[in-house]
Amino acid sequence: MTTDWGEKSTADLMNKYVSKEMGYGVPREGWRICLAHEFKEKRKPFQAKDVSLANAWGHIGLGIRYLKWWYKKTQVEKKAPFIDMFRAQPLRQIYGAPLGGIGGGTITRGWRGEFCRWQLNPGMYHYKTVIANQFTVCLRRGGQTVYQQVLSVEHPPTLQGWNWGYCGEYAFYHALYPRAWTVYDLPGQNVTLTCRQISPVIPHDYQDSSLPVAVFVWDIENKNDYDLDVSIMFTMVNGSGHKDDKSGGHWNEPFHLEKEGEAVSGVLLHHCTTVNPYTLCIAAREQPDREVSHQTAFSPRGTCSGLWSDLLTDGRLDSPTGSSPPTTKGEKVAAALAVSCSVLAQSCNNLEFSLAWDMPKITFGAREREHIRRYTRYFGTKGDASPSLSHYALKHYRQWENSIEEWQRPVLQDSSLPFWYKSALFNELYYVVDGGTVWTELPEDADVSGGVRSKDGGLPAQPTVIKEYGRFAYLEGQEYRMYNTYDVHFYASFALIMLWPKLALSMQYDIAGSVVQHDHTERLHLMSGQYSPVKTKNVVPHDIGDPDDEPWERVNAYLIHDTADWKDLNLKFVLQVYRDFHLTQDSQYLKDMWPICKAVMESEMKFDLDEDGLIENSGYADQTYDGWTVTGPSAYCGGLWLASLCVMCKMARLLDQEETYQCYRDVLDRGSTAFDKLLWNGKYYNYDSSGRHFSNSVMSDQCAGHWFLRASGLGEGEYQAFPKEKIQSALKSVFDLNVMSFAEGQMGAVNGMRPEGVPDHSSVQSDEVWIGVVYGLAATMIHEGMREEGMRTAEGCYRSVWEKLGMAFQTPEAYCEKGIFRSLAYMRPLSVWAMQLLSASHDF
Ligand SMILES: CC(C)CCC[C@@H](C)[C@H]1CC[C@H]2[C@@H]3CC=C4C[C@@H](O[C@@H]5O[C@H](CO)[C@@H](O)[C@H](O)[C@H]5O)CC[C@]4(C)[C@H]3CC[C@]12C
Repeated sequence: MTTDWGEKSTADLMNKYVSKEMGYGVPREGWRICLAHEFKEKRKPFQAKDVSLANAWGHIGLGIRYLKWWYKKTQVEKKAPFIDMFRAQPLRQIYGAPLGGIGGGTITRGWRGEFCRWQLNPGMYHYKTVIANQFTVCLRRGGQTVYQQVLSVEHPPTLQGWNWGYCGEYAFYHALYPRAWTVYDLPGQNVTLTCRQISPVIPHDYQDSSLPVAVFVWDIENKNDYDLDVSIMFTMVNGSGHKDDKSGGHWNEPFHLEKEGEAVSGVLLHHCTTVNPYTLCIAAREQPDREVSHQTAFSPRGTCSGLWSDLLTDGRLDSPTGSSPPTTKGEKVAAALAVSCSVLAQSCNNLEFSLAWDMPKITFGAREREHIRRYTRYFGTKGDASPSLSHYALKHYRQWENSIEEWQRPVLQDSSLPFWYKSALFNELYYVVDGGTVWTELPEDADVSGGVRSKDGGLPAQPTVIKEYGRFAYLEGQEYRMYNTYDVHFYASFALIMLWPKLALSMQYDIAGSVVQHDHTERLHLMSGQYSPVKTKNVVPHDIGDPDDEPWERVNAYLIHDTADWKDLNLKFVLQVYRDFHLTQDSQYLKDMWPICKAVMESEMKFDLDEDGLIENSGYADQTYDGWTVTGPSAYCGGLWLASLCVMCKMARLLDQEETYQCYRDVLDRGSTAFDKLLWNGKYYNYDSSGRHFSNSVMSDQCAGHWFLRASGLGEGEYQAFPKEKIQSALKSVFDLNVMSFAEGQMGAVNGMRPEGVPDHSSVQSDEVWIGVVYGLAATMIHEGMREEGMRTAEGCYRSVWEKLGMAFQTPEAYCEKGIFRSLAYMRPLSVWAMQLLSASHDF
């Protein structure tokens, strides 16, 4: 089916839309869905029962150890496990673009307008639709209210004094992150409302992008032959739907702030919890021909008819002065703000609202340290910034939109790029903000290097980039609660290095600092059942900690495997260092990272037991595919190793270290020969060289090393690690088998495929599709001149996630061909930006 805006859609997200209205200023490109749409396919999260008998056998030990650990964590320590395998989030096919800038907390709205996913406590998600948080429209003609409607398709059991059940067939949602539009044709009214939601997420901007605010602009089109008075009312509960909302002591107060020729007024909702208190703020821009009115406090329980009739009577609210009393235990409080304007016959007008939340100081679960959020640099740490934040947002949002448009324009205007790709590229970016993201100031007394100097000196205690641009962390996944999981960030890092390079470098300094540190505390690793140290010196950590503990202080929240023995982490650090240098040309960064690169390469060298120049995997899942065993030299880790040697040669040359160059060159030459001999089978690189039945599986990610070389401007001449024709043949095999012979070529690339064209079911991860891996693979294909194949590969994932499975704004780590998915709202799919990096040098 071809839609009105020219896109070929496979899922007919708009086929229930009955109106002809296309809204005000809604772009053509993005993800569009009618509010009446229902996704047919309902998938379930991966659970232990989905493990085949053969795979269960190999995981019994892990299963028992995990169960014991889980019991202690949840029942004794009363904490949330970093991965809760017994309470995976069910699929709610409701999410839309989140509100807010980077690292100040997020409030996600659903595509039907609900306020439904909350991350105000750093890194901790709370999935709850707060039904009283709504926009309501009131139309008045000649002094009489003719129409008043909550702009929600819901029919909740509470608040029955409100007019619910707006007909979803007259509205659609359109997301082009960081903006989103909802177009409501008001049935029988000849009025169209377009709500534009804007968050300050602006590439290369390190100030406004940190602000915990969003703006809602309501464009009102009156197609009648008579004038109308239109009011929009914004209602908000003091809280997030959490049980804390009833803990007592919360209170609201109206405010008015006038400065620099601009005035805003609204209501502050002080949420006075002992841990991480905050203030929510609903506000509107004052203008001579707009009337702003409010209701400081109402109870969002019962029928709530009082508030409804208050607006119905005259299109405005009572506007009492003074604060509300603090709530008593068990009581909830909400506030309302209404803005009205006249809209002349056959003309348009607009109304502007903002939502801000101010939680300047945060503590993580362990509460050992207080952290200061980045935006406090501009708005202070006192917790009184909501009025100024709202004022700033309402004054600057047009500038934000200009910057966003300027940045998105070249992609949107490129007619050679398909629509789905434009949507994928911008909408997947939600995760930079909604990945439990925190962006904090580096404390004065912090020593990133842990007081440990590497052999060559090097790492500063307070690296300039962290001092100036702050500390950044995002979760591996909303459900996999570990910050900066490094083997996964390897894929996702393209978005950061291309759009906020200072944050990418800041994070690298943090990782470098933790490389040189150790934690000798012995702990049980659940897969092996062995005790070993939490952090070994001179290896890259798996992650920098759990937000329910004390991230940065205690790294490696992941305890499934001892990752000191993982083969990919160190290599991924080296590869990112050089890729980042190539893209930023920051030579101080290169100099600072060089000793760390050498240290981790030295650690890695120990994995070449037979000294043939090629590392070997250890016969367990010792890399990012942490449920897929690898034995001996392998395509994935061997390829990353050769690519790392290649960039070490390049960096040694740049830093005039000839002896070091020669040393890496020698290993690279020997390693390449071994790689070829042990893994090349004439068509592709075998999964591993164990010689077991599944060792000749076709791995979709077998060219990951080459991908990074290309992204770093290498991969040819002196800095070539893989023969071009072999890479091309391998990619062709992956396309033919993992993509086209899987799910009729419609779901991306399965991680592992047997040469005869059946998915490799030998492990719990080989028959999964990892969306982030697929986008990286597509980037590699495009760079190797296989544009059609690359686009087709990536399109399968985009359409599955966004159009078929109802997983918008929660792209998971993985799905299988049928029935299940794993780990919603995951970091890795940000790798879609790699397609954009490589396409820049291509006619694409
Ligand atoms: C005896 C029972 C019937 C069988 C029970 C089997 C289960 C205990 C295991 C079967 C599958 C396992 C899970 C597979 C994947 C996991 C992901 C992992 O974390 C992150 O995964 C990323 C890959 O997706 C990786 O790149 C990151 O570095 C990791 O941080 C955590 C473990 C697990 C959930 C794993 C746990 C045990 C099973 C459910």
